[in-house]
Order: sequence, then C-alpha cells, then structure tokens
Amino acid sequence: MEPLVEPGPPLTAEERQRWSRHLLLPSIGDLGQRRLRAARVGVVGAGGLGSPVLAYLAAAGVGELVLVDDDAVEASNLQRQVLHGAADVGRPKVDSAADALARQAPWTRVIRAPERLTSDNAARLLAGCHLVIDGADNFATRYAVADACEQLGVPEVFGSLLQHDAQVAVLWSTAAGGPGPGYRDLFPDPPPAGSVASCAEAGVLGALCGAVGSVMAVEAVKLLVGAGEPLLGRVLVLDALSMSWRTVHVRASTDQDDDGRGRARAARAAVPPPRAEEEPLPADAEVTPRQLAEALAGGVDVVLVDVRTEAERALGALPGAVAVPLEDAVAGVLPDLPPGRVVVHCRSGARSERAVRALRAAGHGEVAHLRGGLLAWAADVDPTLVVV
Ligand SMILES: Nc1ncnc2c1ncn2[C@@H]1O[C@H](COP(=O)(O)OP(=O)(O)OP(=O)(O)O)[C@@H](O)[C@H]1O
Repeated sequence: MEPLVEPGPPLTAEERQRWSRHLLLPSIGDLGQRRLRAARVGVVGAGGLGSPVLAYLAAAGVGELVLVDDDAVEASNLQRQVLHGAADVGRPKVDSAADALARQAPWTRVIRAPERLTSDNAARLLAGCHLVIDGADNFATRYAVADACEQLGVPEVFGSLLQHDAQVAVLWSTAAGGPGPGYRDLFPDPPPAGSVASCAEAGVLGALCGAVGSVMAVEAVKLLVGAGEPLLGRVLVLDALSMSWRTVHVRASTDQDDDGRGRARAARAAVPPPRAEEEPLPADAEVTPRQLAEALAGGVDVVLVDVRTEAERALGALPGAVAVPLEDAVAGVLPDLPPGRVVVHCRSGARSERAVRALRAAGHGEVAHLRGGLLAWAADVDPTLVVV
C-alpha cells in the first residue's frame, strides 16, 4: 500500500530521540516518522474508541488531529473513555480531550470541532485530512463520515462495539479512489431507527474499547506510512468473552466502470429500491418468526437463505443458513439448494422482500421471506442472536 502522506522536513535531534523506537522499525523508520508528523487525521468521536485512538496517534507523532465531538463528559463515560477524568464531568469532550493530549503530546496540534457532524458539514469539518477515524456510535454519523470520505477521496478506519463484541475494518470505496469496499458497500441499508441497541442500552465492556481503539490506531499508522497490509477487504471480528479474533473476508473490487466506481458499488446500485406503490406480497410469500420457528421445530424441510453481507453474517446467523449474495437473489438467481421450503432472510426484511419479489418473478414460485428479518427473529424467538 502506498503511504497516504508525503514526508515532511528532517526530524530534529529531540524528535529522533522521542520516536527512536519507531525509527528502529523498518516499517516506519525516518521517512515514516516524517510522514506521521506531516499527517492530518480526522477523529469523529472522543468517546470509548476515540480516547485510545487519539492517545496513540498523538503519542505516535501525528502532526494534526481534527477532533469532532459535540458531547460533554458524563460520569458514566469514565468507565471507558480514558482520555477524560472525574474532574472533566460536564466539560465539552473536545476540550477535555485536547487538554489531556496537550499534557501527553504537546507536539500534536489538536483542532477542536465541538459540533455535531452531519452529512451537511462532514466534508467541511474533515477537509484536508489524509484519513478519518470513525469512533462514533450511530448509523447516521457513520454514513455521513463514509460519504465525506468518498467526497474527499480518503480512507476511513471503522470500529464498532457493543457489549463484548467488536468489529474493525479499513474502508476505502472505489468511488473515493480506493480499492474498495467502502462502508456503504458493506452496509448498504441503514437499519430502521431504534432497531439497534446502543451501548447506553445494552452496555459495553470498558477495557474492550482500549483493545479495539488500539487496533484502529495501528491501522491508521500503517495507512499513513504505507506499512504492511491494511485491514482492507477484511473485517476483524472480536468476541471478548471467548477472546477470539478472526478476520472475515469481504468482497472488494478493483474493477472500474465508466464513472470510476467499482463493481461492489455497481452491484449495490443494481439492487432495485423498493417501490412506493408495490403490490402487497401474496400471503404465502411471507412467514413470521414464530411460524418459521414452529416449522423448524416441527421438522418441516426449510432451506434458510441469508442475503446479508459477509460482515453482517459474521456477527450472528441462523444455524445452517445458506449465504446467497443479494445481487444474485434480486437478479432472480438461486444456487442449487437442498429440497425444502426456501425462506430468504436479511436484517430487517427489506432486502429479503426485494429478493423474494425478484425470485418469484423469475419463476421460483415457492420462495418466501422472513417478515421483519432477523431483528424480528431476535425479538420474538431467539434474543441471543446478535444482529447488527
Ligand atoms: N455526529 C456526531 N458528531 C459529533 N460527535 C459524535 C457524533 N456521533 C457520535 N459522536 C460522539 O462519538 C462518541 C461516541 O462515544 P461512545 O460510543 O463511547 O458513547 P457516548 O455517547 O459517549 O456514551 P453513552 O452511549 O454511554 O451515552 C460520543 O462522544 C459522541 O458525542
């Protein structure tokens, strides 16, 4: 991978001493350290993930950090947001974090943006950044960050966690000039509002933020200096309770079509959006979670077809479900499947409904979909299923 940053002027004697352990590394060395010092990194969120990321990037010698957070420190943040202390409760997080960084790493310039990042201001707030870290905790912000990165032509390091589970990835869409995939390639549909629990609702193991934020900082340093292989096209999935780390490969494409966008994006664009005036589905084209659970318990031959992305499936899936790419299903194509009633499912039921309409139109007359998707399954049948 090419470095994201051009090296700045030579290091001073003091800087050489400070970063001597990096200078010893062939992957960083003198040039890499000068690249870090010339780097400007946007960090969205100075919370659980932002805290370790900011601390490690500043310690590593990143020259400028653009810190976006509109929140104030709360007592319940101190369990994991280690940049803030008990005396900071009530202060804006950008001020508390900037003060902590000034004590720890006065060589790093921190640009404070105590604003809510939205799709309207994201590109302005993150302008000039070589790389963006998404340490936010909500989908609207993730899509706004992803779209700003696409507009600015830069990659993002993405991290998310809930309870004891976490995911990390480097995302760089082909539309942003990267090799793909981007955030929207992996998560094409924002979930319905209120359908995903937050850390405030479901809890989070505080120390896990340190582990995940450190991995994000490592990926950021690698990208800035061009070291090693970034987590591109792979999602690192961490289950802290069993302490298993695994990487799930996700589809990336370097194929470029006419407007410079890659196949992953083209495939997504090919998925027809639901039409406002669509005919209601026939009754036999939908099953509820309870009906499906009863059919499975009663020994009915059911073939479960999961049309979600690999990254979504990695967190939790129905046992025995067959993965079929959504773009195949909406093109009316199914692979050879064992005999039985095909039940297509996704996260919320929106993609599976589109798939079932297309499959029925293509002659697969018996297929049905799970109404409400796995979210409804988790709510009505199996609350232990992780659906993100
Ligand atoms: N659009 C946004 N603009 C600016 N900051 C954001 C935005 N979205 C999220 N953040 C910030 O990202 C941080 C996420 O931190 P974290 O996930 O640890 O949760 P929290 O909101 O601080 O805590 P809790 O969920 O327990 O109340 C928060 O400080 C939040 O203010």
